Amino acid sequence: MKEQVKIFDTTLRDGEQSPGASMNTEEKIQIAKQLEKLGVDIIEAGFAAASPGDFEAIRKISEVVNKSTVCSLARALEKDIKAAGEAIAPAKFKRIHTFIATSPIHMKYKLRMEPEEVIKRAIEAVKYAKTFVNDVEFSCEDAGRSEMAFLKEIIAAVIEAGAKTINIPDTVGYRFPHEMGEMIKELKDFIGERAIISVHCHNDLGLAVANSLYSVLNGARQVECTINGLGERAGNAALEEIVMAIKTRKDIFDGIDTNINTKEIYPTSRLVAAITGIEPQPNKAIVGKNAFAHESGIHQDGVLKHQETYEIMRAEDIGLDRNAIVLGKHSGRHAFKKRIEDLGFTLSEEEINKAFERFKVLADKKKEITDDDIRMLITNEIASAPEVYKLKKLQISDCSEGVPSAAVTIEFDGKEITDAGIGDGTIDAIFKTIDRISGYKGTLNDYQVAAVSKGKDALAKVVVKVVFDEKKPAVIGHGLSIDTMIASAKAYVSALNSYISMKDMLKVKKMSENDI
Ligand SMILES: CC(=O)SCCNC(=O)CCNC(=O)[C@H](O)C(C)(C)COP(=O)(O)OP(=O)(O)OC[C@H]1O[C@@H](n2cnc3c(N)ncnc32)[C@H](O)[C@@H]1OP(=O)(O)O
Ligand SMILES: CC(C)C(=O)C(=O)O
Ligand SMILES: [Mg+2]
Repeated sequence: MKEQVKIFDTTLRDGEQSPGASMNTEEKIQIAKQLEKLGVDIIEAGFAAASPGDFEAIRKISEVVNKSTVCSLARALEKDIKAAGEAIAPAKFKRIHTFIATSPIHMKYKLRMEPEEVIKRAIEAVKYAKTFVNDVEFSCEDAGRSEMAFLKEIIAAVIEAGAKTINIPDTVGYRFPHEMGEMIKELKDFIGERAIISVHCHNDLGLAVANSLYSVLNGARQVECTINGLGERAGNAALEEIVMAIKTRKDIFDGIDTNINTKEIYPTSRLVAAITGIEPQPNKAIVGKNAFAHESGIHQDGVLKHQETYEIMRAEDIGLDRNAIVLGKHSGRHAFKKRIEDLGFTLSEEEINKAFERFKVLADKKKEITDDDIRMLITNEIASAPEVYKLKKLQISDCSEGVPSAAVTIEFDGKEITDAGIGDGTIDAIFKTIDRISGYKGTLNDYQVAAVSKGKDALAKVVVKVVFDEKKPAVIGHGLSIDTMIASAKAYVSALNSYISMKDMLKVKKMSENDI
């Protein structure tokens, strides 16, 4: 009989806590659908009480995901649990994940609570969560630095209150694998079959995956992890590494398996990279661009003679198709649609038609369209807020001598407005001119440009982070074009549109609070 380890994916919650990884609702829905296709058992879709945007994303994910369980995180506070319960209400399978810190350092300095108070709050939280759902998970935050006697006391109390899963997070990535294993073994002996033991390991010392695997070997039957190892600080344990380690070393994980369809690993990794703009390092295990590349002669010779001389896994097993059909200007709608689905997107016919039009425009300029180009074409569109302002034309002066200047035409409310301005550099001139036209004044916090594919006709992807109002959070804008200046202008206009849509959303939220 095979024993299952549940895979609990927290890319949309802990993963989003990676600096710069904020995602909008539509992007989160795309990732959630792909996670379901990948076969994850539980999707932690966000932290409902964190913001109206988080709440909305969890709610929408709950409406569209029906095979995986949808979960929201909540502090051990009534208002957080209520928000979580309401956000996941439409889901077919739902879970509330509530937590409170149990380590002496967190209780004393952060929570400023006595241990007895922490236990009381934990029991109340689990009992209240049970009024919304049957499936309640409780986490002992910073369990990695908590005292065993206290852990046992609080765990017994929350199981009695109804928690079905007990999560043991190594919140600050402090433990070594053998220590993690010993802790899980002792807790497994204590808990027995009363609840499932879960682990949630962070990567501060590069040990998150090793710690998760040792936990499985010692009785954990749920692992919390993220795609590409995204997550707070140095990240969380990487889903792809845990799953492939269990699959590859069947001799060690005797009879233990996951529900993951490993062929969906690579498409999921690329989707998350395209949406977050955070590329896995090239030498990252499993999904890095060099993970299956052989550079040196002796290795190449060995692999050509017999693949297993230098490969312990097959690229095909993670869905890395080395012989994919090449898409170009002569490709038709069928091949394009199939590729979009293979890449992990779930789009309506109308969205596919729109994407196909953009693909054809690009194919006229670029000989070969790569999978990453297509991902960018689509994610760039879904990342965008409604287009209140639209870039129509851009002209820039030669900036090798003289003052850099830009002439910009923007469409607003059905009319085209043109203006010109100067700046400290060409990009500055473009952004200042857009400010003049729109009447908003942005401060650029971050500007990143990356080539999406190789060659001189590569697409440039620009991501900007702009503050339009000191009292409101910075907004992100994305721009995509073969020309970096056009991509920059598009990114700035997209940030402006996001700001306007955020202002509208906050207004709606305020009105509904007043209604109550
Ligand atoms: C280990 C982890 O990953 S934990 C999850 C981290 N994720 C997030 O923080 C999500 C994003 N966070 C947010 O948007 C905000 O922090 C919010 C909305 C959750 C809370 O915002 P604020 O109410 O302004 O509180 P702030 O974040 O400044 O401080 C946290 C408060 O929660 C308390 N708290 C922290 N954890 C818990 C808990 N598990 N249960 C109850 N209270 C808690 C802290 O003690 C502090 O309380 P205090 O204000 O009485 O000192
Ligand atoms: C909220 C918990 C599970 C967490 O993310 C952590 O402790 O790292
Ligand atoms: Mg965490």
